[in-house]
Amino acid sequence: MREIATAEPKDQQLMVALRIRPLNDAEVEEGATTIAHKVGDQMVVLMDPGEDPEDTQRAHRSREKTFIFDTVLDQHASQEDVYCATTQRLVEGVISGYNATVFAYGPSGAGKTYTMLGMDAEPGIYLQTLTDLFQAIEETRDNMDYSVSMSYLEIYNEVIRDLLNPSSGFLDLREDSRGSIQIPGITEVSTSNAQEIMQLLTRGNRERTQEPTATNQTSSRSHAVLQVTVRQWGRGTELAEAVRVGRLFMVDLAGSERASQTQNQGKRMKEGAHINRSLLALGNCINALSEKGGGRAQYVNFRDSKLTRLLKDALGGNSRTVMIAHISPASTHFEESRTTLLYAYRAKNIKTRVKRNLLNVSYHIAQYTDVISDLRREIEHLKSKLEKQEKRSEPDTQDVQAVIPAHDTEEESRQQMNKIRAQLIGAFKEQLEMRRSLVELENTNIELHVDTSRHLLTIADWEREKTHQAHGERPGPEGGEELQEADVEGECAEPPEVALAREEISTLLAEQRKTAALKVGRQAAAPHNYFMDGETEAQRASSLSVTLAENDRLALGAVPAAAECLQTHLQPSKLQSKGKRLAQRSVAAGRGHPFEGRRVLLCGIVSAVPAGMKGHGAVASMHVPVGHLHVPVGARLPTRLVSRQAGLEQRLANAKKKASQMEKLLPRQAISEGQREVLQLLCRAHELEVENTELQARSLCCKNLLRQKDFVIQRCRQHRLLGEQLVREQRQLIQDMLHPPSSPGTGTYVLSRRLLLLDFHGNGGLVVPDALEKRYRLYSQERGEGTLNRLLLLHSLMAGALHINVTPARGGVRCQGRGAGTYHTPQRSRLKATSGHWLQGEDGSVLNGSPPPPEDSSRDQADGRKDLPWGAQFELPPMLLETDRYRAPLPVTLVFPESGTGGQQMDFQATAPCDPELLRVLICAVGPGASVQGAGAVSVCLGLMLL
Ligand SMILES: Nc1ncnc2c1ncn2[C@@H]1O[C@H](COP(=O)(O)OP(=O)(O)OP(=O)(O)O)[C@@H](O)[C@H]1O
Repeated sequence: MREIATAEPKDQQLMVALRIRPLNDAEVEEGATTIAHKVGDQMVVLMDPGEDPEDTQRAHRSREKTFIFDTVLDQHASQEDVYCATTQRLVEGVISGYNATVFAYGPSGAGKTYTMLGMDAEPGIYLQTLTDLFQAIEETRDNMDYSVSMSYLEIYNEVIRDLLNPSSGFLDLREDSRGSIQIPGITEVSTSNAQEIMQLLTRGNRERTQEPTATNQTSSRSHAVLQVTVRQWGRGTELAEAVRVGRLFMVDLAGSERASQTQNQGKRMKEGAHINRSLLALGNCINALSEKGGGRAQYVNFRDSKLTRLLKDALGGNSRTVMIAHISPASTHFEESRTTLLYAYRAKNIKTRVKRNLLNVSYHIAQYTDVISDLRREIEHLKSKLEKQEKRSEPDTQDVQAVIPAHDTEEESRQQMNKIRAQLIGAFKEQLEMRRSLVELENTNIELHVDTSRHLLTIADWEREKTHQAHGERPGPEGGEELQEADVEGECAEPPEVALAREEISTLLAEQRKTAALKVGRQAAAPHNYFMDGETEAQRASSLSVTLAENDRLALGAVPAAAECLQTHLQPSKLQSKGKRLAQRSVAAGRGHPFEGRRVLLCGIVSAVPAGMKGHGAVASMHVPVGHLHVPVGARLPTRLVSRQAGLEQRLANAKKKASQMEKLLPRQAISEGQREVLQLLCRAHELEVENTELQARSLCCKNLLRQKDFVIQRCRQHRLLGEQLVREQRQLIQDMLHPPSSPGTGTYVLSRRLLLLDFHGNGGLVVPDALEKRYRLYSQERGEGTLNRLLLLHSLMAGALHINVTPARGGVRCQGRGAGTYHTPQRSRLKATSGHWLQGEDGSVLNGSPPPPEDSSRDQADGRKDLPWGAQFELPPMLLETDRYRAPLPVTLVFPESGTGGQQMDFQATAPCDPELLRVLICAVGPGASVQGAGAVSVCLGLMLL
């Protein structure tokens, strides 16, 4: 339908209300005090429970905060008060053809569902709004006609479900040509009064995913969205008149939560991760939109989650929007309340642009006329068909004898048909269920990869922002994504999204730790790992001590579990008590070390006394690798899920086999040709449905891949910006150093690969500004930790899942198919991929992980250089000509101090700019200890910096 607008769009400020619920019994029991106080109609003061009022010295560090909102409602506010202060004003607009949204936000158990749905005796916003809406409709019924329809959905684990028809499976979100979001296939029910809608809502709510958690016995684990559409047109109108379409969204969000606080595990934890992710995306959109409102251009990424895509209009488009933030007043919930208030406070800056939705009624009526004539034709056709069938089935009284046996056969055949049909449908259903579970599992895995990328990005962003803040600098225009918490807080506190990202990463690592322990356990169960070849049973039993060794960067978090496995395994081999103690001691030593996410080699030192030498003190001992442990960042599919996946795949294959056998047997069944055809069509329909699921899965994968790509690009951009800034500042430093130009070449510059180092003697030394030093450290740290490489690898791994067939290769990667080969990062370190789950950098760090595949000596190191899969080129950039000042050749001496290069000297002439090829050679050849000396040294360093 064509939309026409009669009025100019108007800017509207998003209204933010705060509701503080009463303290509940559990909070009173645990001795919580009230720390959130309403002051006047618009202000709330949140006291810091950890603060000591006597401690005057720390008064300036108080975290007590005051916030102002459009309205603040405390425990004394009734449901009606809340409705009148927030949503009532939206009703009139909806009837006049404007969109409106009201959404409840806040931590788990803070009272969102209570506000939106309420109780029978104290109905919430849903019922009060609908009652008012229908009343307003009634009041204008004399002149106007209305139609009201509703839909009700939930977003659970990033999947949309129709709460009015839950069996319809997962629904998709689509954007139409006008950019508005549609959900094809969702049930839209026409209603005529509020009570009817409430009945439907109650029915829908029973389908909503609700589970008890540590913080709320009836916690809603999904975001619920009720959409009411009101169409209104004048009675007996001229054809040219317009229809007004107002849409009202009422959203009850799932509660934001901290994994550590809720003590959720397994399914709850996964739900929590999804909930947090979509709320984080919402928070990011709120941040970006509030910046926009404040005049700074910001990109708003609505595509990050289904929730933000659905709320796109409500937040940044055509909608009058009310956000009701919820908090508990309890001192025990200080952190969540603080975070919620900060978000809500930011949301106040958001502006939307509302315009009335009008449909051209002539088109509207023409369309319905078409539909009506189509329906009429269909009815005629069905009627004639029915008549024909009735004629055929009239009993022929003269031929009763013949009809009865025929009837019997028909009945039997019908029963037979029903039986086969039921069997087939059962088999198909089973297949589909398994396929869906598999898709969900794969999706979970990919989403976890995406999560990791995003968290790394958020943390890196913050680290960079911190260096700016620490030096009182404002980020440049290129660093526009900086967070503004300091504006609100007046301090350089870590913003909630960073804390959340850290928490998620640590949850992720905790899960990996468990997975890793399991893997070690499995490997340790192979007894031959522990003994020397050729040992006899007697030798094994005679003397055996085991200790655990680990390399420097060991993921020590996993050692205790590994040692336990070792001990358990060695028990039957009469492990000496001394050995046990040793193992226990090394386990204890391992505790508390940081979990690094590296490849770990666990060794057992096996000492055995050969039988013949017993008593002569000769002891043979050797290091035996006990197991490899890979604890990667980014691969989080726990072992149990991997085995579940394998199980599901096996069951799916069996179910497919069963269904195809049934299909083959069809021609032999005692059923009619027509029935056979129907069954074959049923099989075909099923095949198509499975194909459809596969396609959906693939499209989901592609979407996730795109999201991942966005993160990778952002991260690379971020890293590049930091590098550029460093180069700028270093160049400035050198230029300052070169003026006056009376002292060129008097110093020695130690080269550390591509960046300039700081050892400059003569002329009183070079003072490197603190900020530059810190930024350089951050830059090197990012390179050293390989976070960027990890992101690139995660992405290539995901791309690999779609396009590349990756096979194991000796000592590194060998990829086949599209994008195969050895990848090169900007730092020119080669990245290698082995099996589908294991990638290793040249430094030996494992970036992703299952255990390494067995080494295959028939394959050599991968060679052919390829670009990264998405086509990014990481060639060194061309040399930039900065200055012509040193056009005259200047002598340069390159000194290699390492013994490997014989302490050699290499003399050459440097011109400005230096020969790029020469510099490339330098970069590759010069180790950290090498130095460049002579009058041309500055020019060389400058050239290196410019690279
Ligand atoms: N203003 C209020 N007055 C009285 N009781 C309230 C109020 N707000 C919430 N409650 C009670 O607190 C409990 C938790 O509320 P509710 O389920 O609405 O929280 P929620 O924010 O929706 O939580 P979740 O996000 O976990 O679903 C419920 O038992 C509810 O009845």
